[in-house]
Formats: sequence, structure tokens, C-alpha cells
Amino acid sequence: MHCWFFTSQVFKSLPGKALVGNSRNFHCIKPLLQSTRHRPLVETITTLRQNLIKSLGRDSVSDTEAIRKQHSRDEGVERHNHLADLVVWPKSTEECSIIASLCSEKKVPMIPFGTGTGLESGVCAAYGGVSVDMSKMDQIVNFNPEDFDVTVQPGVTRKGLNHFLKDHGLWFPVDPGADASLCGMTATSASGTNAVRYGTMRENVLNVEVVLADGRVLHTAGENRRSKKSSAGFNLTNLFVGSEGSLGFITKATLKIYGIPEMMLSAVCAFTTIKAAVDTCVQILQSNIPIARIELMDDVAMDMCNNHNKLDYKVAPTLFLEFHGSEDSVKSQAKFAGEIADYNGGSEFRWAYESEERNRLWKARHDIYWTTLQSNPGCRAIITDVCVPITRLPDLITQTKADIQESGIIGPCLGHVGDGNFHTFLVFNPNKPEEFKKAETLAARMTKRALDLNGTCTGEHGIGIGKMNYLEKEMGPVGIEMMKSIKKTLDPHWLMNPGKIFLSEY
Ligand SMILES: Cc1cc2c(cc1C)N(C[C@H](O)[C@H](O)[C@H](O)COP(=O)(O)OP(=O)(O)OC[C@H]1O[C@@H](n3cnc4c(N)ncnc43)[C@H](O)[C@@H]1O)c1[nH]c(=O)[nH]c(=O)c1N2
Ligand SMILES: CC(C)C(=O)C(=O)O
Ligand SMILES: [Mn+2]
Repeated sequence: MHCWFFTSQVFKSLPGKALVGNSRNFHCIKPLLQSTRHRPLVETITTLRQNLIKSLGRDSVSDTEAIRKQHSRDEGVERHNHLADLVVWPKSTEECSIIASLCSEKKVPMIPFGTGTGLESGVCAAYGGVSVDMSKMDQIVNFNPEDFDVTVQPGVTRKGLNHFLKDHGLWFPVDPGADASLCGMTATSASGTNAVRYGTMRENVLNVEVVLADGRVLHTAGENRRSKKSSAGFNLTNLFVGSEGSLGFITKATLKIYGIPEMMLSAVCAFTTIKAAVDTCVQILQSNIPIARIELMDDVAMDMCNNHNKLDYKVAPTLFLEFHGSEDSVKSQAKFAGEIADYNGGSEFRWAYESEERNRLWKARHDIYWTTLQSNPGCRAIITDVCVPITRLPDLITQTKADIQESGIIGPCLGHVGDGNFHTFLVFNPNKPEEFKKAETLAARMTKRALDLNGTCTGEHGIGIGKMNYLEKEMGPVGIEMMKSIKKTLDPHWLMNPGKIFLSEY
């Protein structure tokens, strides 16, 4: 059956919290994609399984349904119900190479699996095949504190790395809300609240080791290279940042790391309009204040955030800010930013100095997706991720909010405003297809608007399945053709994560 569907799920990321829902609701919405591709034959999988067991050991290969299900979906809206045929756990680059060679020989799809926190169905097995769970390769393999770089295997998560770095007075700042794997973050070109100061994965990955579809091993900047800059030929590293498992397995990533700032100071400030909040952000950036975080939440998001976290912030468009540096520098940055906010009518300024208080504030911000779902029991949400030049943001958000209000759908708006990146969670009840349709229409309209404003359909979550049709519009035919010809060179049989990014094959 080729169909897209959505269903509510057990939230494994929220230990001890109530289930949002666990019913399976199948809604055939659209055909998968233009393709003549079929699932591998049962006999092919049986032989492949035997060969994989021979090479990796019985414990590293599974075909149980529960494990296949767990590996065939992520944290976003489910797009279809196809399961991987097998799940394997390589323990080394060499084993990853063997998996790729065996799958290539049998022409079986391969789907890299990090921690499954993606939001665009990147890990689902659109055509069956082998889900390759990278979590057992979990070593920090090279650490150079004085050069400010570290090399990690795919099982290392961002929180795990930061736990290790803390004792050395260092940290890695790229922070998607989830505790994602750093190689998964590389694969989706992730970012988060710190990007305005420290950049996204694109600016922070120096080199990656990749196992290609045929089993060859590539070092995108050359083996063991970790210089901060290079003019040596094409930038192959950036080709793999954002490749979403469609070009190969990332088996190592060399990352930039930073000193933990002497002082961090957070602030929350309410505004009467979205425009006043965004103007404040633009003026802070224009003034060259090296702000570390500047995040926007609208009135709807603030209301949910207050109720869920027992907070009492004003229900209004709100900026969350954070300043990093020496004590003197942080104080002067905060004073200057405070004056700018004042000038734009900002009020209810609240400061958080202690790390406990700051962590509480940022946890409330990071958890807003779960907060939205838990505030609407049994519901799911389409997550949008458009990003536009920052001056276009007030118009885009204001028009989007008007659309949401008119539709009757619940849709908090929030964003990494310093980067021009904003999200809505368009809430729908899976038992009401008309609500899903409304949410999809809203998402499509907003994305079209963002593209018309010279922006992108995805600032940080990637294309996966959810945004394939938008990529065509964003890149145009020559751009898509170029991407496909690169993929064809690296993956001539379209075996690496097929059914993602592109609406059709070569
Ligand atoms: C609550 C919450 C909040 C956020 C987010 C999620 C959730 C649940 N995210 C999205 C998510 O955390 C982000 O996309 C991660 O980079 C995904 O990393 P995983 O390791 O979970 O990859 P996951 O396993 O989900 O895979 C994602 C994609 O990468 C590929 N992949 C994974 N590991 C690979 C490897 N080793 N080699 C090759 N390909 C690989 C997969 O095939 C798939 O296509 C996010 N994101 C963001 O950018 N900013 C944000 O603010 C947030 N916030
Ligand atoms: C969409 C969500 C999960 C996100 O990216 C954020 O909170 O910034
Ligand atoms: Mn985000």
C-alpha cells in the first residue's frame, strides 16, 4: 500500500509524562512519489540477513517487528507506514562498509538512523530495506582542546559531548531542542537557539568520514585534516552537511568547539506587537551586539508555556535573549540591548543570572513542541520551518498569524528570530481529516509566502518526505538536476535513503 498517513505516538522523549495518544489513524493522503521502485523481495532479504549475521554477528541484526517499527519513524508527523525489513547496528567504520557493500550487491535500500529525533520522516523506510542504527559507534575518537576541535562517532549525542567537554571548560553550542546525535545533526544541517552567535552545523563541521553506498570510505577534507580553514578544492564537507542520509553514512564528524563563556545572562521581555519584537532584534544585530541567543514566542506560545511550566510571563509577543562573555562585556551588552528594547516599547523585563534559573527558562523554550502537544491531548501538529531575510519576518509572521486565526486551527508561532527562522505548530486531530487538510493548506501558503520573500522552506529541519515538493519550487529545475547528478555519481543505484528529498528519481 502506498499512502501517506499520520498517527499519534507514545512520546519516548518525555520520561514519566502522560501519553499524548496511542491510537493508529491511517489516512491515505497522497501517493508516495513518482517511482517504479519496489520493496526488495523476501528471498533477497533472507539471504542478505544471513550474510549480515555472518559478518556482524547475530546480536547486530534484527528483523523483529517492534524494532523495525521503532526505526521507521521519527518525532514528526508520520508520512507513511512502510517498515524497514532489517535493522543493523555497526560497531565500526569497517562494519558500516561491509553493510554498504552487501546491500549494494543485492540492490537493497539503506537508511541511516541516528537518534530518530528528526521531524521530516528522514529515517522512515519508504521502500523497505535496512535501517542502519549508528548508536553503537559512540566514541569520542580525537580531542584537541587547545585547537578547539573534537572528532566524534555517530553515537555521540550533543548532550553527551557537552557533558564530556564541560570538565575541560569547553562546549559545543549547536542545540536543537532534542538530544540528537552529532552526525544526525550534521546530516540534517541542524541548528537551534545559539546559531545567531555560533552558527549552524554548516559553520561548525570541519571534516566528515563517510561510508559511500558501495562501501568506499571518504574523508571530505582529507584523512585526519582538522584545520579551521582550507581552500583545497571543492567543499565536500558541506556537501554532506544536510545530505540527510542520501549520499552515504557519516561515520565520524570533526567539529569546532568553544570555551565556556565566563558569564551568561538571560532575559525575557514582552512587546505589544510582533513587529516591535523583530525590530528590536534587527536593531540589536545592527548595533553589532554579539548576542548569543534571541528567540521569539508569540502570545499563543507564551500562554501554553505559562500554563505548562507554571510560569507567569505576560501573554504577548516575547523575546528570550542571552548574552555571553566576560562580566563587563555581558553587562554592557545587556544594558545596550535593554535600551533598544525600551525604545521599541518592550516591558516586563526579567533577568536570569543563576544557571538554574537560566536552564529553567531555556528548557521551557526548548520544550514548546511537547508543550503544544500536551496542551492538546490526542492531537498532532505539522511543524513549519521557513526562514527568510530577517526584515521580511514581521510581515510573514503577521500574515501567517492572521491566516491561522481565520482557519480556527491552533498554531503557536515561535522562532530563531536572529536568523529569520520561525516555526508554527499547526495542531490537528488525527481523527478529523478536515483539520489536517486545513493545517496542510496553511503550511503550504506560509511556505509559498516565504519563498516569495526570497526565503527557504526549511531553515534547519531538512526536506525528508515532508518538504519534497517545496524543494522543487525553491531550487528550480536546474538546481534539482544538479543535486540529482551529484547523487547519481555517489549513489548510482539510488540505494541511500530512497524516497527522500527528491519527488522523482534520476
Ligand atoms: C523537541 C524537538 C526539538 C527540535 C528538534 C526535534 C525535536 C523532537 N529538531 C530536529 C532534530 O533534533 C534534528 O533534525 C536532528 O539533527 C536529528 O538528529 P538525529 O540523530 O535524531 O537524526 P535522525 O535519526 O532523526 O535522522 C535524521 C536524518 O539524518 C539521517 N542520518 C542520521 N544519522 C546519520 C548518519 N550518521 N549518517 C548519515 N545520515 C544520517 C537520517 O537518515 C535522516 O535522514 C530540531 N532541529 C533543529 O535543527 N533545530 C531545532 O531547534 C530542533 N528542535
Ligand atoms: C520545531 C521545534 C521542535 C524547533 O525546532 C524549535 O523549538 O526550535
Ligand atoms: Mn527550531
